[in-house]
Amino acid sequence: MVIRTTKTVRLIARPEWKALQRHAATMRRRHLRELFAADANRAERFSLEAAGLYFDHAKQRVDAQTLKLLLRLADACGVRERGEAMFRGERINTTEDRAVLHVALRAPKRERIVVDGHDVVADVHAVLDRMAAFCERVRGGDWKGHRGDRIRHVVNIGIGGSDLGPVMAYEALRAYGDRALDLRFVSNVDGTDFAEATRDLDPARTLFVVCSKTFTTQETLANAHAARRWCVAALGDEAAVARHFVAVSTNAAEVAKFGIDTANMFGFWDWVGGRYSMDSAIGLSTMLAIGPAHFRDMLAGFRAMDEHFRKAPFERNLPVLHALLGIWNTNFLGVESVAVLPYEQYLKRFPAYLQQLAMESNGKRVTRAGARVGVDTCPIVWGEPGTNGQHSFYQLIHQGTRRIACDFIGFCESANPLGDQHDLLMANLFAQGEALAFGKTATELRAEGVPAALVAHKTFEGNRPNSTILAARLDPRTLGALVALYEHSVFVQGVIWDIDSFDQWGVELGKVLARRIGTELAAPKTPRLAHDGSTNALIRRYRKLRGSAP
Ligand SMILES: O=P(O)(O)OC[C@H]1O[C@H](O)[C@H](O)[C@@H](O)[C@@H]1O
Repeated sequence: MVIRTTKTVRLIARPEWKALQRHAATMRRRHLRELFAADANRAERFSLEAAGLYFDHAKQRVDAQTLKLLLRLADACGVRERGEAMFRGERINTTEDRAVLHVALRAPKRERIVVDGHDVVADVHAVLDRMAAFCERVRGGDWKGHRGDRIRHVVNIGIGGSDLGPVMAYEALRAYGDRALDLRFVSNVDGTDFAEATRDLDPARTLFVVCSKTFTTQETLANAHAARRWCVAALGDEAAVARHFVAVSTNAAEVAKFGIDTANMFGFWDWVGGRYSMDSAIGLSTMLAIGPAHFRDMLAGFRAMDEHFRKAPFERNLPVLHALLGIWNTNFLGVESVAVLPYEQYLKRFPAYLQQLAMESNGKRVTRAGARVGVDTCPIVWGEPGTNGQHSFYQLIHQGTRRIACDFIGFCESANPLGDQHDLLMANLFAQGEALAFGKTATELRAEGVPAALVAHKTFEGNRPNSTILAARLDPRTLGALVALYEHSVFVQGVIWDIDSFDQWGVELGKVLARRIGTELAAPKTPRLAHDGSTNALIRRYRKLRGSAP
């Protein structure tokens, strides 16, 4: 195949990059204490608001010049042009020769986005309408199980983008969900996942939503077959499948082959990447939980951020600034990882969702043209909700030797006010940002009378870069805006590193080897194992000991 990319300048050869390197040499010596002291208006200057999200980046190790140079880099790398190419439906996923149009999933009906002479927005709305009609039937009790029972349990079977988005959104929007409907998520090929998710479910009242873009993913098919057996064994009739299984996929042929009537299939398209699909039909379980109206509110939040990203000047553009600060931290300040720390229990799966979004998109080492990028790309993304993390790994962020940047996420209102606990939660968020930025000096400690032997142990260097995203409340619209912010931030970083953020070749080798080893495990008499010595020994040991567990 021909990979169409225009000849690009190497990133490190760009004058804008070199200017940032020179500037970084000075900035690395400056402390946030000094930066705040030098500018009384720093908080106002380094903050902005878009689509209901207030973004404070005053505690990033930047000054006005840093931002100016980063914005020049964004211009030089063609962020605006590449963004427009995406919105126009050009095939910017060059290694797979596909358009990248998750933004079409939240485009209003009146908009037209044409791919290969076809308006995809009309298709999006046709599927959304079908999803809504189906969800109303299930939620209203009109869709009955094989024995005429109302559906009470929904089990989403899928993995990667067909799991992480749905489960994250379900957890995030629990306060908006129908509590009469119990949702479960099965992703792992480990039988424990299926067994534990279904052990207390009534098959007559259970609906399986099998989600797979390709409908060839080993884990998902294995779990879907297990579900089918479980359902048919309990209900005693193959025909039960029609009432207890629906599919979400781009692959109608494989769905039919599995035995799900394509009338019960909700489609999407190859221009939606798995990790960008939670607002496509992959969001069916989300819509079942929160209902079509809230789902549309979520889409409106995505759309508001899309519009902002597309139209706002870069110096006031939230995703662009978020991305550029990430580039600054990774490539100029030596930051190795980003901790995403939501002070919101409902966002407990948000870091896991972001891991796939960022690391599967930008965990690449070659440019679109196949040359070495030459600089570090995606940092490691991780995190846990606050305040829990404070009592485990924050120690390392405050006083360890690793360079970690933090994204704090918080909300002014709680869905579950409990005495003064929301204030306590938010006090902790604000305190952590402050402590990381400003630290505590030896002089301060001595003045407090801390014994000399403990001063070094109690010193906080500070200067740990962090941003805070603050919104009124975690509602569907805000969640949409938040996800779209990270989607576009990941996109902008990919453009700067000049990588294809929309393929994932790095997951293939393991899949191929697992198929081969799977065959060998299924046929234990395979005379000669031809792997390396270590892998051969592990397989032999496993064969010998499997089944010997109590
Ligand atoms: O939705 P599916 O086709 O089943 O794919 C599920 C997941 O598996 C793949 O291996 C990819 O790495 C992911 O990007 C994808 O989300």
